[in-house]
Amino acid sequence: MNALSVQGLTKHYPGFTLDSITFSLPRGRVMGLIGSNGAGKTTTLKSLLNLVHPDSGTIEMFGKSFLENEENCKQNIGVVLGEIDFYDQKKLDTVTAVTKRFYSKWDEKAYEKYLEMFELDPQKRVKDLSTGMRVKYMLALALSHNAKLLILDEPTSGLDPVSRDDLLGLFRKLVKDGERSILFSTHITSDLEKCADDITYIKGGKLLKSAEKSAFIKHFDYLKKPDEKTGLSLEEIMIRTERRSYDV
Ligand SMILES: Nc1ncnc2c1ncn2[C@@H]1O[C@H](COP(=O)(O)OP(=O)(O)OP(=O)(O)O)[C@@H](O)[C@H]1O
Repeated sequence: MNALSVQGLTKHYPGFTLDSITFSLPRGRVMGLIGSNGAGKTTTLKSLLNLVHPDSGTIEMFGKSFLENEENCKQNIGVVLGEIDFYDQKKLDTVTAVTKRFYSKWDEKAYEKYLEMFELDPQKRVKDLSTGMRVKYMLALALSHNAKLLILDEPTSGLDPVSRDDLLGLFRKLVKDGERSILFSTHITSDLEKCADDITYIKGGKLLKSAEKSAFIKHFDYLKKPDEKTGLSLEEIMIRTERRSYDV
């Protein structure tokens, strides 16, 4: 069964249209969402969570309509989108106490484990955390209510290489039992070489390709030069795809 199924997701902004995005994420897999700046990655993630209202499209989570089962679905997803500025002056302990009231399956032991793993001091205030520590804190919250689907907007972008590698390792561990799935957007294509099973590529609001990683790379073989024998890296695929449009 798919953890997530997105059909014809469309959102119009003045000067930008997210145009009928369709993809699905099977259980137990990590999907990377890629695209250049302004391609529509964040809009896709926010629209599928109904944080911005899509103009059309259907979203199913765990086989059920997200809109018709929003509260239930939300218990089963962990989301890291943008900042937590709202709570800037508060201590982590306080933010956690507010957050955990929303989740029936809150796991205090898991939360303590992630605080330790991410070396987070619960007495610190949100405003005193570095960018990377904020991401880690938001992830700790997302991971502590037994979420079956994690939706993460650029979770690795503020992290140092070691923390990034740790996090990617953690992603692989989280999906290993086949119960959890992860959808995350990133600009760091090497993260996806390491950790993604599937890749979804959006360009100018349109879906270019969504496929299992090796099939995805094969699909872009037409971008190879005659002397290139092996498949292109994800970075080369992006660079050549985005550059081609400047050339014409
Ligand atoms: N609330 C909004 N009102 C109007 N336009 C918006 C709004 N939010 C996003 N957009 C526009 O939608 C387009 C896609 O933005 P989005 O943030 O989804 O891109 P992205 O792929 O996440 O980019 P980045 O990699 O730079 O974060 C951009 O042109 C942006 O200006």
